Amino acid sequence: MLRLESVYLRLKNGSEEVPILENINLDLEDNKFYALTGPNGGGKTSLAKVIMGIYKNDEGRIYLDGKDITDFSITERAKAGISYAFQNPPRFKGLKIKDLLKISADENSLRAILRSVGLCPQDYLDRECDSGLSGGEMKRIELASVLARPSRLVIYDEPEAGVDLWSFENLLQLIRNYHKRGNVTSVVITHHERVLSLADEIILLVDGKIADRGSRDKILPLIQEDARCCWKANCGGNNDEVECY
Ligand SMILES: Nc1ncnc2c1ncn2[C@@H]1O[C@H](COP(=O)(O)OP(=O)(O)OP(=O)(O)O)[C@@H](O)[C@H]1O
Repeated sequence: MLRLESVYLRLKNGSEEVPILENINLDLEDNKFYALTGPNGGGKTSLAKVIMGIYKNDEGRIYLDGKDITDFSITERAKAGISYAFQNPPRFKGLKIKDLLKISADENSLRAILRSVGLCPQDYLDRECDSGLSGGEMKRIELASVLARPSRLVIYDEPEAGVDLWSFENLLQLIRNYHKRGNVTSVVITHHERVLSLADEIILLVDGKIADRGSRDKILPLIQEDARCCWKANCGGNNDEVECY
């Protein structure tokens, strides 16, 4: 359903352009549940932003259901059925939660949507989406707005970030239920073993490149090995410190 062909992304770091994604070739199938994982700074969020159109890839093409969407804007991609739940959802001072939700949901369903993410409607509908909300509350509200609309492809960027374990299990169930409704491909960017264990397939992104993909049994040992290697590099190759970790 989604195909990336030879995608490259470079971003400015000061006056210098640095490679962030290199030669990404990726096929995602209909109705599959993917986990996208890898070390910090590996490029997962950047890849999600390229797919959503927030970052424009420098080279390569992107296809959705066979249609070339490389030059589509964010809005056009959203209309085509791509949704992205941010790692750190943006805040909108002056925008009430009910007005944010109305962008994707019917007015009559707002209360049920908020309840589904564990928030009491009367406490939240009239609050603003500003810094007064905790990180976990904002993640839930964003998830609510994503799950309220039909999508062909949803990318959830670290849904576990800032959410307590009890709530995370419930949010994960919501993500699974939305997936099970069918006709949607789900990609969860995660470092969480619980999500990795639920995925049909794990994609491993390291240093801006797809290092591997496959089943949990194939990929988990690679992640553990990779974590050791990264730590070794950061410690200047001191094996004693690797053991401490
Ligand atoms: N706007 C930007 N300008 C310059 N560099 C950026 C920008 N956004 C991301 N980067 C760099 O791109 C690299 C990949 O970042 P990205 O956030 O995609 O990684 P990630 O795999 O999602 O990391 P994490 O697991 O920590 O969330 C990092 O080195 C980061 O510093």
